[in-house]
Amino acid sequence: MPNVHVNLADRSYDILVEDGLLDRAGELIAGLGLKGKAAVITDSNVGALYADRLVDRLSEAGIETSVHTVRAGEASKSMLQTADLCGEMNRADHDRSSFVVALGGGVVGDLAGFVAAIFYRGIPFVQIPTTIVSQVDSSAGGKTGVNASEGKNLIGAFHQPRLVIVDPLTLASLPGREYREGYAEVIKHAAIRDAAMIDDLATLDPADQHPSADLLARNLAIKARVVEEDEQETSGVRALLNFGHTIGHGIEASLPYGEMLHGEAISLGIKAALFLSEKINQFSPAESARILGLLENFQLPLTLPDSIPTEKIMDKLSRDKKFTGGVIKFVLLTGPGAAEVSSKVTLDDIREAVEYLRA
Ligand SMILES: O=C(O)C(=O)C[C@@H](O)[C@H](O)[C@H](O)COP(=O)(O)O
Repeated sequence: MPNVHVNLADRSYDILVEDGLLDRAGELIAGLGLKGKAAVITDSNVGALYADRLVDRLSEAGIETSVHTVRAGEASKSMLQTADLCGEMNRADHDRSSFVVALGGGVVGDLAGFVAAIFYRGIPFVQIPTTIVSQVDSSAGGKTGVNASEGKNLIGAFHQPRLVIVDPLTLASLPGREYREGYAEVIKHAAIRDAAMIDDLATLDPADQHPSADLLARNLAIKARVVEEDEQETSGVRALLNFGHTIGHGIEASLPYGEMLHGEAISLGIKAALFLSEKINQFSPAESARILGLLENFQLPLTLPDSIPTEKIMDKLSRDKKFTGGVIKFVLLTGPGAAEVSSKVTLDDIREAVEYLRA
């Protein structure tokens, strides 16, 4: 099976990718040698489909569980929900030997990982991602956290999972819109690190909800190598993974959470970042067109709704973590499959790029 190893000294772990792995989750998790009870955190959609199966597999492997279900959607990625889950876990008699299993997409993974990071000052966790966004991106790398009304992911902790179990078969049950949104992150990886993947993605049928394990693993390997180089985003290398996310997060946070899906906002953010890459780095318009063609093929939005005022987006994105002392670290492309973190992008440039999205 494709196995991506994330090498982070005593925080190293495997990412296993193979059809049918959900049914092997019990033995795989038991193999970690964790002794306590598992708190399975899931959402109302994914839990209804897979929680019983997972609990059965864990129980067959001798692992006792409690299941904690949050409402599906981005609004659950909150401090309130975090506190509720910690209370539920305490009442379910979890102790310091317990661990968390995140069963769901990016919202569940980020939220459950954050709960694991802070419950009793930190317990282990395992990721079982069930969406494209989480299977190629958010389940790996240890960024956990929740949103604030001021912006996306403003509260969180770095907490690496002990294991990531990716079963591509779980993608078949996703609504088409939620399947396709994930490709914004795949296209991001191709744009910043793997130009050859741009050609490969052009051959995919967006209606076929069964991507190859190799494609998922190729994305996870990009993520793993970046995280190994710069685990806590201190040198700037990890910030490259934020390509399309500065303006994307600003747009996402300007609407009630969940109204525009994360990948849809990132699609707009990528388009704006391509505009700025052309303007500031003379990035090739032909290369931009290839990337935009992919976003279009996956039916991702490329036009900003008039209902979102530019100044609201500017306000949200100016509160982004990537601003330090009023200077934004903005990711621009420098060539096919290559990117840099630039300090040359001004707020006026960003405003112009946001306006460009209305065309
Ligand atoms: O893992 C990272 O690092 C990323 O930037 C991946 C992003 O796709 C992801 O959305 C991430 O959560 C955004 O990070 P943030 O630091 O801007 O919250």
